[in-house]
Amino acid sequence: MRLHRNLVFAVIDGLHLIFNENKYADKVVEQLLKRDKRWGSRDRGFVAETTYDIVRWKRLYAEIAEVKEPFTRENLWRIFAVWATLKGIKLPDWKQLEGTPSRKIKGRFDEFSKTRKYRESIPDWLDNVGEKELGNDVWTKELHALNEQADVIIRVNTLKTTKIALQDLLMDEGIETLPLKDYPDALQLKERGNIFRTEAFKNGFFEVQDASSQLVADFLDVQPGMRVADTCAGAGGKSLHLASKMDNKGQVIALDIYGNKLKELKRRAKRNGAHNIETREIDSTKVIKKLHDKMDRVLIDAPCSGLGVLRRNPDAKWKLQPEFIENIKSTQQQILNDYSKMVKSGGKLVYATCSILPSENQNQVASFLKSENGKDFKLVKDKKVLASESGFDGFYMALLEKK
Ligand SMILES: C[S@@+](CC[C@H](N)C(=O)[O-])C[C@H]1O[C@@H](n2cnc3c(N)ncnc32)[C@H](O)[C@@H]1O
Repeated sequence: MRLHRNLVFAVIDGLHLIFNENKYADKVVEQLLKRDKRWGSRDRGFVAETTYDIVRWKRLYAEIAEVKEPFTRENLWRIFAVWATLKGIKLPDWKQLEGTPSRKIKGRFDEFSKTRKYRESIPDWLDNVGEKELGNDVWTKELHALNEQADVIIRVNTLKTTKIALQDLLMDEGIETLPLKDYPDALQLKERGNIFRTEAFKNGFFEVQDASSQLVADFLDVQPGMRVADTCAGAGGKSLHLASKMDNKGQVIALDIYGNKLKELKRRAKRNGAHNIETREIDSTKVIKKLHDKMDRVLIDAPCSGLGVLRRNPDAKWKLQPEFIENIKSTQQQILNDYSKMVKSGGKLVYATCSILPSENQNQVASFLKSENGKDFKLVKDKKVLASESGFDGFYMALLEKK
């Protein structure tokens, strides 16, 4: 591989924004890719993947490069030189890369790779939390899997097309896909590409949604004609899936505390041809009270640490704080307590997170079941999805039934 100066400069600029200015990696990469219209898919791929790679391995590379935060530009170049050396890329004779100690870099890599927190690049406190909650063996495997690049998975919008028809359509646009056994609406892209530019996407024939996340709507066991509340709907990945499972019949009430996310949901619903979704911003407790004992199904796709989706959000490792995890656990318990009241007798509730920590998952459900409101519910089943076992995002989902 030959390094191109303007692409590497873009990566360095991006790393500065992510590491030193605390900007979100996905937003930074999105902006970087708009920098030069002449960049082809390979150039864009280089900028995006190199930036994500270096974010993912920040701790390891910084140790090898012997640099500390906040990183000067010179330090960012040293980190980049570590990345390129370990990838086996021949370094060009640019002044920023002069004197790169290739042999020393490889030696230090071998040395640091013996210790998990360096090898897998994770802050000490988070490494301790993971080991304490999952045990040494599971955490070691999981952490390794969460550092791999995620495949791109899409969900077929069955309101508008079928899996086979979509595969043909995408093939016509040069995109090859594979079906995934056990995930009825999922297709995996054989190669990464900008699928948002395809006509199939613009026409609402699919959404990008990880395979594990696609299990949640199935878990809720919805039927056409039901009244369903998606209480932490965000931009609606799961609301859209629910609407298509319900064949546009019945009602999906999509709730969130952020109105701007619900606006995006509405745009997506229109593109998807999902006509049975109504959005409601939770701006007072009345919004929830109005729905008490009214819903056949309630989904709580709770806010969480996001530790199950580190493959796609590697910067979360560096942005997460212990206090955030503690606070989010209280929010999860509060949400379970308040929103479960919407379920009518005989109705069902799914509590889901994209975390792999038992303290955000099965322990939360167990505490809820012991609480005053929780006494009306029984656990039907739950599913713990590990990235190391499934090959997809880490996830948790529990199905409860109201007596
Ligand atoms: C895991 S995300 C939801 C993802 C979304 N369901 C999807 O499939 O695309 C959690 C959502 O919960 C929302 N949230 C946070 N606190 C909340 C609360 N107290 N009540 C309702 N929603 C909340 C966040 O704004 C965020 O959109």
